[in-house]
Amino acid sequence: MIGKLDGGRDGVAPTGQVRVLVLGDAGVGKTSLIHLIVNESPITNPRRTIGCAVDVKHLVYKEPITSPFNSRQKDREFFVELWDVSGHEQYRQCRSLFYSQINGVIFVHDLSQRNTKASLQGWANEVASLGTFSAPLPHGQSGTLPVPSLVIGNKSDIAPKNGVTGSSSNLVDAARQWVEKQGLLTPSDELPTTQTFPSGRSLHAAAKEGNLDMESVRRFFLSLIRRRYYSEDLQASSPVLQSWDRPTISRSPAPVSYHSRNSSLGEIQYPQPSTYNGSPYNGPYNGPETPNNVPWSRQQRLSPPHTPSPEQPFSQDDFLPVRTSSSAAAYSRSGSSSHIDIHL
Ligand SMILES: Nc1nc2c(ncn2[C@@H]2O[C@H](COP(=O)(O)OP(=O)(O)OP(=O)(O)O)[C@@H](O)[C@H]2O)c(=O)[nH]1
Repeated sequence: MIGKLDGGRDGVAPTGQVRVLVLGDAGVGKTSLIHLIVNESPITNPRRTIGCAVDVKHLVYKEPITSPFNSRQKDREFFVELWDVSGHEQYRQCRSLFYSQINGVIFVHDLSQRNTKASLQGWANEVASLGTFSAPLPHGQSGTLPVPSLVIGNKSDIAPKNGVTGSSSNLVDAARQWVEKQGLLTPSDELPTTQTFPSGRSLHAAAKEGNLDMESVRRFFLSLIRRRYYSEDLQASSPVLQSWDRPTISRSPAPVSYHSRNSSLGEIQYPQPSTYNGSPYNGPYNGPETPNNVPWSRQQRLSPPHTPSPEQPFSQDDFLPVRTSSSAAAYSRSGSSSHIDIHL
């Protein structure tokens, strides 16, 4: 596992990384889900998350063929960071510390407790208001989250058996339909439409048996990688974008307004659109990069080259106390004062 996460295949370091927040009320099963995604095995006794924990999933992306001179599809290695933000009230005031440079969000709710679904609007509101985003959707800056999201309903094994929560056969589909109806997603999102969970099984059951079908989640991650590193649309939509630069939605000072847990997502009043900060990235040079490490579509624009990891320099404020989990793998971000160590 260490070699797999740390160095990629054949000792080649992964090309880049995308960051995914995993959000939802306390106890809905975020840690269990992340463990399943990363380790592909169930966690027996998840501990309550303190502040935030980060796990890393290693993924291979098949780079699209963009040159007539190069007909071979190339595999690229990427990290998917999964930020497990505690849902406990005691962290409400400070959890926005973890909302930085977000590429995507997984919302998790507990099908046996309806209020956990209703409160997802508060989570969406909060992250839209206080987060900074990497590769935001060009048309998603008003009234919706500017990055793709996925909603997962959990604990169907103990949910009431009437209505959509009665079956766990297609939870991702059901959640997607619901979130689309509420206007959380923009039409261009390429989100999973196939079922994630084996028919008739909950996440918990799937976790116990270690047989969760990961395809939908994997496709979600791949769509985030594609958006961050291969999307020409994003670049075309912003005239100031150059080489690795990406627009960033800066943190809005506007206070977050929380809604009643009983209200539906249709009542969401999103904060005013966040400020668009499209200034080119002039951050520190982060070390050598060979052209082979750069997605082809962007190789021609590199000036000067730097690593494809975060587009924006990390400030001291962006650092978090990372809870280390029991399994071990180290992941570090380069940069003199910018450093995250994750021990998986
Ligand atoms: N019945 C059932 N229990 C589950 C399922 N998934 C997780 N749990 C249990 O729910 C409890 C909370 O799970 P966690 O994964 O720690 O939840 P969390 O959202 O990370 O909670 P916080 O860290 O407190 O925010 C644990 O006891 C899990 O075993 C499921 O699908 N069904």
